[in-house]
Amino acid sequence: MASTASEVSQQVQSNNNRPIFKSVKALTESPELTSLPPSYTYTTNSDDEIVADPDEDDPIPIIDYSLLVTGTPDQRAMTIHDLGKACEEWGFFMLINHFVSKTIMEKMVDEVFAFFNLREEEKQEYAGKDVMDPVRYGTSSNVSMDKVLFWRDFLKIVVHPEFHSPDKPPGFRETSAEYCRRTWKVGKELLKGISESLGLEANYIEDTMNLDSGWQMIAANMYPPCPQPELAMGIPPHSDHGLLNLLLQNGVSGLQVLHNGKWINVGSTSNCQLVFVSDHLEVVSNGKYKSVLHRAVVSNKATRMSLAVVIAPSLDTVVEPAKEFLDNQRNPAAYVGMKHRDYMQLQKSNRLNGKSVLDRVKI
Ligand SMILES: O=C(O)CCC(=O)C(=O)O
Ligand SMILES: [Fe+2]
Repeated sequence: MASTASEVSQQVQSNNNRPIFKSVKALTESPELTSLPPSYTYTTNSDDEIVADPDEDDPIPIIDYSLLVTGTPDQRAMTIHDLGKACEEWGFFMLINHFVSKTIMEKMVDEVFAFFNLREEEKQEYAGKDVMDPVRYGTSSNVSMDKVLFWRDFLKIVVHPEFHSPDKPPGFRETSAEYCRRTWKVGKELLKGISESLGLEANYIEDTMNLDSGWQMIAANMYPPCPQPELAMGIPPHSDHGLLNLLLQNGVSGLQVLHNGKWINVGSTSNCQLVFVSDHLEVVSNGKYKSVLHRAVVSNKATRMSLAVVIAPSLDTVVEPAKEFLDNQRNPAAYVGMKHRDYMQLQKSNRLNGKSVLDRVKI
């Protein structure tokens, strides 16, 4: 007899102090699954929600990285101007000609799939409990806090200042080391351009955020096909912590960013990196650049994979608005300073819910 949806739904048990959970991937492989288990039913205010494709008159900004790093002084100045505009108006842009080769991006996607295709027991060795665990395999977002489960499995790995990797699959470590090195460089160059776009010295963010010992994390997200995608959510609306997030996806769409009150379908992209302004950049710029709300919806057709690279200050950096912008009367600080480490702890004690963590440091 087929089990009920709730029988095959999420379970969190304790085994040798390690949480053992049912991943979405394992759930989709069980023959009993014909409908969405109730614990995954997500309700949106779909009546007042607008979802749209990008508008020709207001397209998603595209930034040409090669012009930033190898362009003429005029091209670089123009790109910095465009970068500032993209950060201010969208908090999001597509990065082209970024010198992270197609080969390494494809290899990275393959290694991430190879990890998720390991046997469940092998993956569960990395089932972490704490946001500070350097290698953490999990499901949903924060299972102990989530009221509704999200249709997503994830693998999060801290890769800088100390590099970590799961031991399996065999090629993961090497490919990820290379991918992380290259994306870190891209992130740092973008932050130089962004500093300049704010009227600061090129090295301002790099120096004040102590990026030499900066914190880089990769988050691989896996969204298997969902029996009732309209009732589920892959990852709910949120902004990211850190300065920037560079995202790669496997050619399956699902990402939406909030722009002027509408959820814009980003669509499938190949060869480009999607760049998000994250919470700490909003703080440093004293709110001039806003971290972008985004979410991932799911489909019943294909497995979607995305890989986020978070570029963040060192854990001991107190992130606060750049003093250069502040003027007590006309432009007072809009955020209190907080150590990156404490910000992460705050995030851990919250559900993934819009910009609720950032709101805690807003004055
Ligand atoms: O899968 C996506 O497109 C979004 C992932 C994401 O927002 C994240 O990892 O923070
Ligand atoms: Fe995100």
